[in-house]
Amino acid sequence: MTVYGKLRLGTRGSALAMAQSGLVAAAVRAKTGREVELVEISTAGDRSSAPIANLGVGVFVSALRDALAAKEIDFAVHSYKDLPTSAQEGPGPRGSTTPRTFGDGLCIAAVPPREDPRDALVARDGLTLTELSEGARIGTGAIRRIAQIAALGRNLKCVPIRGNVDTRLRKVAQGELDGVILARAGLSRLGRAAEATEILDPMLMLPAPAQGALAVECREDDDELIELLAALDDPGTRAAVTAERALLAQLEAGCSAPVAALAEIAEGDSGLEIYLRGAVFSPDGRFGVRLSRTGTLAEAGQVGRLLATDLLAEGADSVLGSTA
Ligand SMILES: NCc1[nH]cc(CCC(=O)O)c1CC(=O)O
Repeated sequence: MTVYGKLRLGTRGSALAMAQSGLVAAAVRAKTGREVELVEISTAGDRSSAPIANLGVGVFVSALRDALAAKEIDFAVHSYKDLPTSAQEGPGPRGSTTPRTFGDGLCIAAVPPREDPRDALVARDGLTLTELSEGARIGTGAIRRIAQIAALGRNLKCVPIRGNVDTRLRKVAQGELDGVILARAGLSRLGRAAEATEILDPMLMLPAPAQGALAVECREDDDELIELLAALDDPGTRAAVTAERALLAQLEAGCSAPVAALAEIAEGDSGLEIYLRGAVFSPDGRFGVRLSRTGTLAEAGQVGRLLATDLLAEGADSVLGSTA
């Protein structure tokens, strides 16, 4: 990082990525007075229209990381749920509790305040899930969502879908689909939250680990930038995401696995507490294991790992392993 120059923020070119990067750039300007310049980086995930499952984890992430390592950019913003988990995820730079990802010279310098982590339904004619009739066609390619829709037992048909948020919403507007399920956070960041016809209760649709959260990544030896970016960090979000990601990592499941987790922070008897819910599903939705655990914010990682162990003891491994 050059001390007085503009900070270069690498971003994918999709509307959602640009919106997320724009929000972080504005926060950096507001909190540090530093100028930020957006640098567009195209990723293999943006160039291909193949199903995400065929492209492999981290397909949206690696081009940004390469640009960071090559010092073409100073920092990058990721949708946290798109980051692959890694064994190195744990305490961050200089002993802080900021989680980091790889042992590859990069670190997650800040986890900004989370958007709404829940999934949303955007359906024709303002309909909710219970109002959609049998056989209604719902666009979603995520096994986690497909399994939970199947578990409702309402015979809704999930149809694989890809493309950006705008493309997905258009399929409903044009009558090709009866509805789509999307992260509410994505809709909000694009200014389209009002188009949701139902915000899905986590009792019915537990979100993906880290959904709605952003990860701000930079080089781990960039002390000055790490110090600047700390101003964006939200300790509650960081603790929640740490618990959810620890659960995912412990299950050795990737971001496309039918694993759901949501940590909420609330005032408990002895200060702030984490309430972590986790679930794993068989892809057909016939089997699921759903459990919860609580702990202090400082125990976030441990809470996630213990909940994963609980889930495995209840048969999560056979559920995850089943290909039914
Ligand atoms: N799967 C892709 C993806 N990655 C992040 C978001 C939304 C924003 C977020 O969760 O932070 C989305 C779209 C979606 O799931 O609808």
